[in-house]
Amino acid sequence: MNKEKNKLPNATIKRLPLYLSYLKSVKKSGQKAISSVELGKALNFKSDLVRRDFSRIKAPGRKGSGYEVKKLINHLHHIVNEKAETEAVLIGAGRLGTALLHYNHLRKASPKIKMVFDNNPNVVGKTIAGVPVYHIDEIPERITPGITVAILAIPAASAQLISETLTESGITGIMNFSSAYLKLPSNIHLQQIDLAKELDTLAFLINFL
Ligand SMILES: NC(=O)c1ccc[n+]([C@@H]2O[C@H](COP(=O)([O-])OP(=O)(O)OC[C@H]3O[C@@H](n4cnc5c(N)ncnc54)[C@H](O)[C@@H]3O)[C@@H](O)[C@H]2O)c1
Repeated sequence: MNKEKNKLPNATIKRLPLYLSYLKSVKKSGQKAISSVELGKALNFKSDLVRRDFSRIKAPGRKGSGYEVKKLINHLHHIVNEKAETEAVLIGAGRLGTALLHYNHLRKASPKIKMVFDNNPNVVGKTIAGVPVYHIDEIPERITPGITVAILAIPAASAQLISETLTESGITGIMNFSSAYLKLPSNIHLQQIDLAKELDTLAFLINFL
């Protein structure tokens, strides 16, 4: 399965957790089977797209009779968890970092935030939402092989240097909330998150389409 998963398009990979999360709520409601049309409607995707994604991941189900919710959840769990079998660190325990730590999903789901790094003596040594905060200089000694993801919630000016320390310490995926344009080795996966740009896109869609 690993080889096949590596061939999945990024867009499909991004949709898998959405399917999984919605299917869990369907299961809770007691519904046993679901069609691609129903799933597509709930998540705002075309049913063709759902079918294509499910065929790519070889989801269990027969044409016409829909997908058995429980089996589909197990199948997705297997793929999503294998993809994300890792732990994360958070850099920056300021306003955004603290908000992320209080977001339950990031503390409990996989990859979950294992520790935080900051350079502010007022927060180093404390725990926030049960997660310990260490000094930024401790990155190389604290990052163990199971930790491969880092979330950057620090000012843009420090982001490049800290990213380099992170990648030298074994981090292979960075979610960057700062506005810095990071230059990283080509084997590092980078996700740039900008809520303001998302809002701009939404405003554009509302006004021009
Ligand atoms: N992309 C988005 O949608 C979005 C939304 C909010 C904030 N942000 C960005 O996230 C970052 C954090 O924002 P915030 O409001 O939490 O800021 P903040 O000032 O509240 O927190 C920043 C934290 O980083 C720590 N820090 C600063 N320099 C450091 C260094 N060299 N090493 C270690 N820790 C260091 C500070 O001590 C502080 O705890 C900023 O870059 C901001 O622009 C992005």
